[in-house]
Amino acid sequence: MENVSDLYQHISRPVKVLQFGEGNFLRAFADYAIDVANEKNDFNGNIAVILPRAGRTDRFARQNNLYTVCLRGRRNGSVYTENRVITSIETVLSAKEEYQDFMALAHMATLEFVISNTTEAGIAFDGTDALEDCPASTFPGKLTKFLYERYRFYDGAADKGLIMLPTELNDNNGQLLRQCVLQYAAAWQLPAGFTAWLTAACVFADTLVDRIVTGYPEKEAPALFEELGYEDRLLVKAEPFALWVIGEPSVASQFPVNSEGFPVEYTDRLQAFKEQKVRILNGAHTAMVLGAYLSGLDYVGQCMSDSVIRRQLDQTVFGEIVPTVHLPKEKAKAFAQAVYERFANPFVKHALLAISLNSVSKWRARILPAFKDSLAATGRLPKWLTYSLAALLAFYRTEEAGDHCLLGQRGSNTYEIHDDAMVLQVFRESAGQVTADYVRSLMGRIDFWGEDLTQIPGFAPAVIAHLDRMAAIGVKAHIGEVGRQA
Ligand SMILES: NC(=O)c1ccc[n+]([C@@H]2O[C@H](COP(=O)([O-])OP(=O)(O)OC[C@H]3O[C@@H](n4cnc5c(N)ncnc54)[C@H](O)[C@@H]3O)[C@@H](O)[C@H]2O)c1
Ligand SMILES: O=P(O)(O)OC[C@@H](O)[C@@H](O)[C@H](O)[C@H](O)CO
Repeated sequence: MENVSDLYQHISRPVKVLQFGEGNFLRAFADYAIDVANEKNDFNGNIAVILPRAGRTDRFARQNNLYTVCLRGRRNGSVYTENRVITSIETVLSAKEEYQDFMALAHMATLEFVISNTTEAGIAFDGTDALEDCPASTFPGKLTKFLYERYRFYDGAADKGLIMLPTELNDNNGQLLRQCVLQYAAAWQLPAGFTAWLTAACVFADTLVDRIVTGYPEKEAPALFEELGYEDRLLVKAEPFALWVIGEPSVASQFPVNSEGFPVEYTDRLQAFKEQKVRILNGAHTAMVLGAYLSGLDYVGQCMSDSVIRRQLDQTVFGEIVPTVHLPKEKAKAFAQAVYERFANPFVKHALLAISLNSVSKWRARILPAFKDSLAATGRLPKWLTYSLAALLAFYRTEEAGDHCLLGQRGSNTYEIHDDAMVLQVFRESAGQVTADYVRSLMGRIDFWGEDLTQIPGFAPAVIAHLDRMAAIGVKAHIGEVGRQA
């Protein structure tokens, strides 16, 4: 069978976007939006993709940087199908293996934007990074050196600043990225003129993204290749729904990627959108998937039709999360109902294990704020958000290590646990403790949660009780039991 690059042509355009991350999400979301804007909005800009971590670029080269986004689901009440071949990726470089080529992009006059998705763990400062490192270990470290190179090359020209549009789901992602860059500039004693240029000539916009992207559909691929008439190992599957909220209204005219079916909101009210989306959609995922996986389920769609897990989800979302959202309750409920329809989309299979990636930082970002607001408002520990931490501790509890992961056991199946290397190491070293010590030592990790969770009255004993009960009667039976409690 022919390959996508035998049938489609890459289209040359000026490189306007530097993109940190080559993952499924960016390819089906930002790159899709830019590709549509190239076709419909005369954006006229291509993307230079940087692999922020070790990884292979040859899978892109093999296809001449072309790939297909397959959208499947419902739009405006009808079944919607779209296959779009993305022609807007100009080059894909490894920050480590092709460092000089990567830095040379800083000299491109056409460059205007930096887009990133390095997961919530990616926007971080590492004090052990040195200015001489080629590259620095973190994404913000690499970006600082890149921006410094551009600043020097153009002698601090005000019109050569860049607009940063991070899409990681951290709160205030743009400001967080800016802080990390400024921290590197200070640690590396870069000139004050550079810091001034960062402030005056560059923009760090907070953004919020929303689209469920399920990635490469391993099992369905042969049938899809038949339907498309070509092979594509970079094909990515996603739902039709999309929303990009950019918290910097001034960017609207500079970054016109708004199109029919791909709304982009340029607003100064980003926080309200973000809180609603992260707490309800991502919070529901993180609260549900680890226990549901241990209960024997594999996909979000299965959870929606499983009465026990569905009751858990209903009580979590409508009973505990929606009341904490700072928007009119009817709006938050309507958003939650729409999320339910998206979770139940029969055309995309969203694997629970895919959502489990980096669950520690996700629990902190997606659940802890709602947990605390709920506790403050009711004076009681929210039962499902409390349970969700126990489910995480159960899912991560293993001494078995694999290749860059831990290996958990579900019945006779081994599953992979992926998170930050240090997080995995701590879990591995803690797994053999008796349950109460395991729970208390992990809940006390301020570096994991931003605070010592054992200081919240009753929280650690409740989590220990959940773990004991899961061990006694099984995870699924325990979820059923909790669901019947008032
Ligand atoms: N898949 C979705 O439905 C979806 C939707 C909205 C938002 N997101 C966001 O996208 C992120 C990535 O999802 P994906 O589906 O593209 O995953 P993916 O595994 O396909 O890609 C992950 C990307 O992040 C990079 N990365 C991971 N950890 C990093 C670190 N510590 N430092 C630097 N780079 C790092 C990887 O190199 C890769 O480029 C999620 O964490 C989420 O925040 C995903
Ligand atoms: O992509 P992750 O791994 O950060 O999180 C898993 C899901 O919660 C997430 O991908 C949602 O589907 C997405 O945020 C919807 O916009």
